[in-house]
Amino acid sequence: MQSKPSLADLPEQITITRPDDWHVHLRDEEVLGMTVPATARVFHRTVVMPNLVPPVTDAALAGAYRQRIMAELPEGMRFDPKMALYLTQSTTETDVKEAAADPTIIGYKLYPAGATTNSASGVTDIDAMGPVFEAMELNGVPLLVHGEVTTSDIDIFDREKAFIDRYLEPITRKFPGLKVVFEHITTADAVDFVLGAHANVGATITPQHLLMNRNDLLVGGVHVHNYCLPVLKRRTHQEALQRAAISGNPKFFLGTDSAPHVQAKKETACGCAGCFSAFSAIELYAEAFAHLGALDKLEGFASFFGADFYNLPRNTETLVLEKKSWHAPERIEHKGGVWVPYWAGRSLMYQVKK
Ligand SMILES: NC(=O)N[C@@H](CC(=O)O)C(=O)O
Ligand SMILES: [Zn+2]
Ligand SMILES: [Zn+2]
Repeated sequence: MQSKPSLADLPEQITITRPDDWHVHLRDEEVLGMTVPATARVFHRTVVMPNLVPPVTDAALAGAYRQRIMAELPEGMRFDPKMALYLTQSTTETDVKEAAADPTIIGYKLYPAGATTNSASGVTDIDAMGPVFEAMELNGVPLLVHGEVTTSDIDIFDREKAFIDRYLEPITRKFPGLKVVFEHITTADAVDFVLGAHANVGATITPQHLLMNRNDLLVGGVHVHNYCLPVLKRRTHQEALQRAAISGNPKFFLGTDSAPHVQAKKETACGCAGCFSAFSAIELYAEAFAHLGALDKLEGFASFFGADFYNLPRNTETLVLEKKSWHAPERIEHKGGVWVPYWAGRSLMYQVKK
């Protein structure tokens, strides 16, 4: 990031409309007792990702999962998880209609098979999904996309760009009425694509892709807790994402992609992809926006543009961030499990006022 702005020049506190997180992994079972309070402490609505094992493929599974989530909500918190369904090669037009009729379901998530964590049941032949995309377009069901190709001939740093050219551009052109969220974008190519696409195309941006580039992953050793997919890219891409996030363009909005993996699955020979940011998520965005001198742009990005994109009402509660330096947690323990969060132990300038 740029050199630190002088702390004295930053506002003592900022008040924003309560934000929403349009991309989060809450996982399942006992872990929900940790992830649900962590996310609900700040965010009102969330898009809950469906990459469980087995995946959340239909409305009935999503309804049961949502109940397990709500059972872990602490007293007095208002939280409204919106469920994403896992698109598979065998998703049908009937499934789409059923999803459209359920107000707790926000859309279908497309994982190219093999692209990321728990994507083995994902789509193997995207070109054959035309009738399903058409049904989604007709029924007003958004398509959320992990946009990376998976073939071994494409370098991992080029996989997002290749996905745009091979799949995303044709899909958005063939189905102009289909709302498409290009999730966790990581490249200038993705920013340019979203800017050039029609108004039904939006994108989420994570805190790690705003705060870091691939040097933070690889210089001086492999920094496993900064490893996520799509992988961090070079600095010029990070800067393009920063410009998009602070531009005030409503196509770009907040999606943390908070994705916990226990410490033993990160700190190992083949560590899992995912940055667990829920315990400091809005504070990490505030850090990024503050460094860019754009705290006044945080509210639109965090609290308005996602709701507008999904045609949901804007929140009415507020959240206050105080300039009060603190350190993100070093580790989280819950029911015998240990997690090392993203940004662990590092300082942050803003804190949510209790
Ligand atoms: N982003 C990640 O690196 N990991 C996510 C999956 C995903 O969002 O691709 C996870 O579920 O762990
Ligand atoms: Zn993903
Ligand atoms: Zn994700």
